[in-house]
Amino acid sequence: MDDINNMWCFACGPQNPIGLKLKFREEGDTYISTFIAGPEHQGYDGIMHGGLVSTLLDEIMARYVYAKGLTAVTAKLEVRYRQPTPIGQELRISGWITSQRGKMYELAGKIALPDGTVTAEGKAMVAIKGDE
Ligand SMILES: CCCCCCCC(=O)SCCNC(=O)CCNC(=O)[C@H](O)C(C)(C)COP(=O)(O)OP(=O)(O)OC[C@H]1O[C@@H](n2cnc3c(N)ncnc32)[C@H](O)[C@@H]1OP(=O)(O)O
Repeated sequence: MDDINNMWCFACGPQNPIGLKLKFREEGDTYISTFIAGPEHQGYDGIMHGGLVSTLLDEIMARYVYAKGLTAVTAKLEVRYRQPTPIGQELRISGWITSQRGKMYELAGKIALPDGTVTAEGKAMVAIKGDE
């Protein structure tokens, strides 16, 4: 899982022409990204497709562990869709580590609208591959 191949990650790869091209920053112990969904990302009219909402949450959580220099894969993902996630508004995606035991990290994440409304929440178990 080297960085050259990861340039094609659907969520974060800058070379993937149909990818989401997410960028990230750390604020304290929280990993942050933003995204504005377009019509190509919708399911029902005006509403982001739920599978892509879960992709945002999956990415923010798993990639936070990856960003620490570890080869991280999502072992389990749970999403609570609280409200429809609209297209055309800036989404703030955040993730943070809630616990770690051995090779397994547990994280939580959420997606919020500019007014602070949380549209989706996630929980993930992220496993470290190999001997890292
Ligand atoms: C560029 C950066 C991009 C980063 C973002 C990418 C995010 C992703 O989408 S990653 C892709 C999706 N995920 C995957 O493909 C992962 C596929 N699965 C795997 O590789 C493996 O199953 C893996 C690594 C998670 C676990 O395998 P392995 O280390 O052999 O552990 P395994 O023997 O199955 O389990 C050991 C113990 O860990 C725990 N465990 C493992 N998986 C889980 C799980 N899903 N839920 C709960 N517990 C688990 C259990 O305690 C388990 O013991 P038991 O089987 O007795 O219950």
